[in-house]
Amino acid sequence: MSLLIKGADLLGQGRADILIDGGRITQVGSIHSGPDGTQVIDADGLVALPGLVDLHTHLREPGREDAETVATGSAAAAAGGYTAVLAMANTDPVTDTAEAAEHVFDLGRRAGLVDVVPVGAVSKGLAGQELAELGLMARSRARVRIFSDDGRCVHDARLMRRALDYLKPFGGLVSQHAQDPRLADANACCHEGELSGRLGLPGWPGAAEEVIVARDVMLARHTGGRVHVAHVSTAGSLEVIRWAKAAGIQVTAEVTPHHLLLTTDLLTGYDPTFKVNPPLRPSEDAHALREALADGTIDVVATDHAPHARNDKEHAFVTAAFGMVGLETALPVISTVMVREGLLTWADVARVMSATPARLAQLEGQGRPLEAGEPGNVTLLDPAAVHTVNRDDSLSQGRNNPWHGRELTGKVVATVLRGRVTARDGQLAESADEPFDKEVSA
Ligand SMILES: NC(=O)N[C@@H](CC(=O)O)C(=O)O
Ligand SMILES: [Zn+2]
Ligand SMILES: [Zn+2]
Repeated sequence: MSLLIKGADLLGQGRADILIDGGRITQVGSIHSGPDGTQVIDADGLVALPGLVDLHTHLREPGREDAETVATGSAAAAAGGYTAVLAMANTDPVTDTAEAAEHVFDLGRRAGLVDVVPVGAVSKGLAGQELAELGLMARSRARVRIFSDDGRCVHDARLMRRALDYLKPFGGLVSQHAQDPRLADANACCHEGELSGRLGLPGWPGAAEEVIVARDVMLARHTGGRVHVAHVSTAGSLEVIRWAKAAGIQVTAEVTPHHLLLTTDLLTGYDPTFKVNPPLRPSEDAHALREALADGTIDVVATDHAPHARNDKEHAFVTAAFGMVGLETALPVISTVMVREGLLTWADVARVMSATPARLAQLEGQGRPLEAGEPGNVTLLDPAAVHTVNRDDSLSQGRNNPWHGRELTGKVVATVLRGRVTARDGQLAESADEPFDKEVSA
């Protein structure tokens, strides 16, 4: 089965047609027609991006299939323009062995909508005591390259040092949830400042993130290992990262769409939808994050898609679960907040949402430019389409959507995984039901 995408805007190269056959792009340029039976997508007015790659997704399976499954999370990812997601390890059981990693990988293959690549835990059971089976996970079929205790911080400096050392031969990296547990404990849920005092909510100071980021870049310097800062949220962390990059230390950072735009004042109504870790910060931090994404200090946009069952989220603010969904709104938010404001070009978006995350996760068949010979992973988006987000129009099981009711500009029209249309206009495409048998070697 072949696919012809007609007249898409190809990132600064002008309008072109893309022919995908056998899972790979075979031709880019002016193409009149494909082989007999070719499916044609009219992409007039649409931007073509390489399929998006999310470095930070929570899929909840195994253990909390009532909140999300690999299949429902994969569907939401496809609808959001993603062709690969990295599935965080804080499931039940935790992804801390090769078998557990292969299990998640296989569930992803079975769903067949995006490449699901497991993140391995740094410590056994996320307990922060003993290293998990890092080498076995790396050598498994799931080819784990990113390790994280996300949800918790690897706060023991000695364990962090050993993890960084151990992963060097694999080029693996530790994605750190930077939260010093003594400065911001498990109850901390509001940016510490005037508002947390007024609302009577336990404060989560920016310094609790910054001290861990500062420590970790020094450990990366000492070991020569690679540290990645998950969901960076403060201007102070950015100062440290800028310094570390200038010093040649191997550090990268990701920002979530929500931290780029949503701010602490949203907590005034005590709506747990806005409860997230790290917390929403003041507008000065959000502004600094947008600038840092624009100037390259921040390498990646990652969703931290964190669906929760209603009975975990619909609580008083202090007891509700942390996290918000994000897979289906990430590209529209980046379009609205960064591209329309002139802070990023579409080529930059391809870099921060596809090429760089694929490189960090060492995914050979993802994040590639849209050129002949490359895998047929494409996201088509209408940059001018304006829509109002409705949390019930979602393929995720999560309804904890902080963008509900907001108007965003830029809409995903189609997602293509190795030449197969997986999603169309926010719904699974019909061809997505076909058995998943196409495999393209890297
Ligand atoms: N971001 C969140 O608020 N929650 C995440 C964990 C995490 O990313 O720290 C979750 O697993 O729910
Ligand atoms: Zn986290
Ligand atoms: Zn997370």
